[in-house]
Amino acid sequence: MDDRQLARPWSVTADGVSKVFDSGTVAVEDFDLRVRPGEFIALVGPSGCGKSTFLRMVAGLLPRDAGELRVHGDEVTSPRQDVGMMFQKPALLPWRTALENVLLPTEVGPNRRGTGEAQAREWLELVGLRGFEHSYPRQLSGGMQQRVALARLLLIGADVLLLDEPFGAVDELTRERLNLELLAVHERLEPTVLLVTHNLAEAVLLADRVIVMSPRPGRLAGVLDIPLERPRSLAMLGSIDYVQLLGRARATLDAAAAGQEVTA
Ligand SMILES: Nc1ncnc2c1ncn2[C@@H]1O[C@H](COP(=O)(O)OP(=O)(O)OP(=O)(O)O)[C@@H](O)[C@H]1O
Repeated sequence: MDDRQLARPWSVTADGVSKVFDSGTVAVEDFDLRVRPGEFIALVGPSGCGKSTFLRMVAGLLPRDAGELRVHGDEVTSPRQDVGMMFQKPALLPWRTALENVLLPTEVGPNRRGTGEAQAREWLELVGLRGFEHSYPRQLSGGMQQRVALARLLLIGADVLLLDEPFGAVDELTRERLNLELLAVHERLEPTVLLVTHNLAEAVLLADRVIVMSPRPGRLAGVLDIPLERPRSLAMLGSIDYVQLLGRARATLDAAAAGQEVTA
């Protein structure tokens, strides 16, 4: 984290955020988080602990029941253009090519501008899809479709990316490559990233901080700083620092899952 980032206001802040569904399920309880602009956060925790619910509240897709939630200092009340969310399934229109899918937000909806083809091509290249601009989703693998979805978020101009297990449905090798694309995007554009993942190895490789949530109702159970230098690469997976951090992340997650107080 450099001085420039430290001087800027928080990108996302959550203070005492809670969500209780109509069913009575308390999904998130009294959750606090502060995220700096350009920071890469990995959110991990046991299944059902409220990670997706928290992300949907940050996206403005789900109202909270208590607490304060802000993006770039503004209270979150509805979805906004500079916050983009990506899910496990890419939601592409099958009758549009990759390029046309990326361009969609410029043609319809609140982000409509009707331009941006050169930019769309650039983002497709950044996510490793040069040469596939005119392919249809059915001609692309699951991982490639997710890249199209990522390029589309970039075209909208989102500088806060909420990624909910975006690569959960692809095989391990593809996932590694997608993580590299994500690192390239982060390096180039420095978006703030909140990534929900079940994969601790991925969390430690990508993130500046790993945030561990407790079993439901999700609370902040532990925070682990990842001081590995950037740019990150797959070569780091073999480094002693990485392996030690992964061990600490595992211990933090295990302790949180067992309901113990954790200070990482
Ligand atoms: N719309 C809803 N109505 C009622 N309960 C819900 C709703 N959405 C989620 N829940 C419940 O809230 C809790 C938290 O769900 P959430 O999907 O946020 O967890 P998660 O940590 O993302 O889980 P996973 O890691 O398995 O994806 C779960 O018990 C889930 O069943």
